[in-house]
Parts: sequence; structure tokens; C-alpha cells
Amino acid sequence: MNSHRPPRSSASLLRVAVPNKGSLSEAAAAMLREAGYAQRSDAKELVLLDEANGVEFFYLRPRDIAVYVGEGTLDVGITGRDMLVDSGAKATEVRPLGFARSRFRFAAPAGAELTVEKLHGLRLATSYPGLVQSYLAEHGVSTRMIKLDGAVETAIRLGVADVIADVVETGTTLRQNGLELFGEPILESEGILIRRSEAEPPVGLEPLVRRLNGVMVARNYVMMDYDASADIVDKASEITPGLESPTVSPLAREGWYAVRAMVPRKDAQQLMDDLWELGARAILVTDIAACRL
Ligand SMILES: Nc1ncnc2c1ncn2[C@@H]1O[C@H](COP(=O)(O)OP(=O)(O)OP(=O)(O)O)[C@@H](O)[C@H]1O
Ligand SMILES: O=P(O)(O)OC[C@H]1O[C@H](OP(=O)(O)OP(=O)(O)O)[C@H](O)[C@@H]1O
Ligand SMILES: [Mg+2]
Repeated sequence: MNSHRPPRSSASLLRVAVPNKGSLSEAAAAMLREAGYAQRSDAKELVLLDEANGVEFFYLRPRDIAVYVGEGTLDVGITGRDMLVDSGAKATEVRPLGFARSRFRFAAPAGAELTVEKLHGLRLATSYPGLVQSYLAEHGVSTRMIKLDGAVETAIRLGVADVIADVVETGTTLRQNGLELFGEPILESEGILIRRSEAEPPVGLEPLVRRLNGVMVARNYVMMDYDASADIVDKASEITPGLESPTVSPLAREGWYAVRAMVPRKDAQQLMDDLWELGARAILVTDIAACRL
């Protein structure tokens, strides 16, 4: 409980839709928890009030979230970009969240050598007919759409479809079913925060977005500290330019400086090697627990 802030009235609560199952669910809850929000401890809870932060969470089917947000029943939600596009709901992306990354792709039996143009008149199975239909319309192709709820990769073997369009992450499911990709990716998807399109941004959205930004920065960046002599400080600063500029402070030892800069986590090892080669020493990397930039 936040001791120096009174609880808000329910009228000013930000109502947030969170996926209750599937690939988005755990990652979304983990991100909200990391951002300091209360999350449900029991997967059967459907609503959770976080009074201290002025937020109420509603746990809903991922596919329904864009509908609730588009209708204005809930203020914001977390869903997949592919699900938002498929829904046709009047909701827009506020920001990507970096989890549940996937591509939406066409696939057919290995060796079929299909192209999008050749899809004309074929039976196409998918759980995302809205997304696929709008892509095909843009390409002037019309198919017979077979709407399935899941396990779409089996549809061809069972004889209900000639081709499929589905979520692909590693490609394992496709390979296991003897299918191969064709055509360009229909969509690059990931978990996203959405809000209603035809309305002012809801009160309370900004602090939520700032917190989620903070989580993403803390996940993707680390803090790098090192000592550098005066003759290499400029070159070292070019290697670690930070987000705006590195902090360079004089050390007690004449002619030496302490340098501090945020660097992308994935580059940290290579940057340490480069700095060492240049002559920097006492190179330390630490996690960023939280931040507001
Ligand atoms: N294997 C995966 N890797 C990465 N993202 C995925 C994967 N499967 C699905 N997604 C993404 O997760 C989001 C929700 O899809 P998911 O399959 O979890 O929902 P669902 O099919 O309604 O649930 P379930 O599969 O439990 O019935 C979509 O945006 C989708 O792109
Ligand atoms: O490329 P891969 O790493 O194999 O992942 C992609 C698979 O994951 C999802 O399936 P999910 O488990 O959600 O089952 P569903 O088809 O019933 O939704 C998706 O629909 C693909 O089938
Ligand atoms: Mg699924």
C-alpha cells in the first residue's frame, strides 16, 4: 500500500484488460508485476483491484481484449498485434511490449511451390480470417476461408484445407506437420498495449506507459562503468555513447576518468572486449532494477 497517496475513487480507476491464458498471459502479468502492479495469484480470478496504483485488471481471453477496448468498456489492454488487426476493433497500438514475438505466415505441404497469386480459389484454413482476408484483398486474391480455432497445422493432412495461414515462432510445428512457408510474412507480431482509437487517451494511461517503458529499458539495457585514461576517454565514449551522453567524472588518480553509460544488454560482452582492447580497466556491468527516462 502506498502510504502517502490516498486510494482513488472507482470512477478514476484505469481499467486494464490482461490476457488470461495462452502465450501472452504469463509474460503480460510478469511485466505488470515488474512495473510495480499487483497481479492475481490464482489463475481463476477474473478481476483484481490494485487500489494503491489506481488500476483495475480484468483477465480476459486474448482474442476478446481488442473488442472490449474498442467498445470503450475497458480503457486499455494487452493483446497481440495479430489479434488486434484480426479483430477489426476500433483500437490502436500504444506501444509494443517485446514479448510473444511471432510472424504470421502462409504455409503449404513441402514441395507445393505456391505463391500468394496462386492461392486463388484454394481452401485456406486459419484462426485469423480478418487478418488474412484483408491481406489477400490488398493482393487481389480470393480464397475459400476455413475458420478454425487452433491446431491449424493439422487441417491440410485432415483434408479440410489446401493451405494455412498461422502464427509461426520457431517453425517447429510447421516442420512436424510436413509444411513449408511461402510468400512474404503477412505480419510481424508481438504483445502490444492498446487503447480505443476514437477517444482521448484515458486518464491514467501515461503513468502506466512510463512504467512499462521503464521495465523494457531495464530488461534491454545494462549499466556499464569503467576507468579510462585521459588519452582514450573520447574514443571510449564513442564505444559507449549512452542514451544521450556518457557520464565522465575525474578520478582521484591524475589523468584518469570514471565513465558510466547505459548499453544494450545484448552488446555488453562485445563492448567490454572493445573497451579492454582500447585500454579501459575495471569494467563493470550492473543490472538496472527500474528507471524512468
Ligand atoms: N508459439 C508462439 N510464440 C510466440 N507468440 C505466440 C505463439 N503462439 C501464439 N503467439 C502469440 O500469442 C498471442 C495469443 O495467441 P495464443 O495462441 O496464445 O492465443 P489463443 O490461441 O487464443 O490461446 P490458446 O492457444 O491457449 O487457445 C498472439 O498474438 C500470437 O501471435
Ligand atoms: O513456430 P512454433 O514455435 O512451432 O510456434 C507456433 C505455434 O504456436 C501456436 O500454437 P498454440 O500452442 O497457441 O496452439 P493453437 O494452434 O491451438 O493456438 C501457433 O498457433 C503455432 O501453432
Ligand atoms: Mg494459440
